[in-house]
Amino acid sequence: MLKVKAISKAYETSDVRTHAISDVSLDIAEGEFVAIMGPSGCGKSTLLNILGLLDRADTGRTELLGEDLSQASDRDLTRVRRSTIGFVFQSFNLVDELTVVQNVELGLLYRGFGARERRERIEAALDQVGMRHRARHVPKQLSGGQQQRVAVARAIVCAPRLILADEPTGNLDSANGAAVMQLLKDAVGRGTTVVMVTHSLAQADQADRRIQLLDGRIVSQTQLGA
Ligand SMILES: Nc1ncnc2c1ncn2[C@@H]1O[C@H](COP(=O)(O)OP(=O)(O)OP(=O)(O)O)[C@@H](O)[C@H]1O
Repeated sequence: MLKVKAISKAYETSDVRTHAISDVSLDIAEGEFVAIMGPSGCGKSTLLNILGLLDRADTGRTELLGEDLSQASDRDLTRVRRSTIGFVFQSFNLVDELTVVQNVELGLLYRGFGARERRERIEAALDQVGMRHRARHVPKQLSGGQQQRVAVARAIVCAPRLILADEPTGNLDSANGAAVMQLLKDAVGRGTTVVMVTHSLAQADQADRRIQLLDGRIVSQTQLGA
């Protein structure tokens, strides 16, 4: 469902050129759970941003659901991103001024759902992450684990075909990390494709495939599970 072929990306600053991603090719199947690992600075976030259409590769091809997006306009990328992809970040990225319900509602508003469908979907998503009892709270009234569960609700409320998670448990203790992992696995169980960056081998081993990056290149891939 998601393919990149020979993508590279470099960042230029005044005096240095950093090759963040070099000649990476990946083919991710619908419903697959993929974990990406690697040391700090090896290009994990850059790769995830390209997979999530938040950033463009300098060269190579990006395909999502059979559509070649390498030359797509920013407008088309935004359209495809909003209709297909949910994001979960290490630092939760909730809007401080909005309640739990309003945070989860944002993605639905972008996509033009009516009031009744929004309410039903929000209730279902908050039920799934066990946060309905905190619906009227704002993020600072929640623990980190609770905030990340709300962020997962925001990601799943539109029923995206693909979830991209950048170190989703990086700021959580092990119990909350395990809970967020379970929510991602639940999404995979419903047929959602999940690509997750993690520093935890124990978490990566819960995926279907573990990909190791080093200096912007894939150095190994391990097929896991049954
Ligand atoms: N906007 C930018 N401008 C210049 N260099 C950048 C930029 N973003 C990332 N880089 C560089 O590109 C390389 C890859 O960065 P990236 O954030 O993808 O790594 P990462 O594996 O996600 O790291 P970490 O685990 O520390 O988050 C690094 O050397 C980084 O310094």
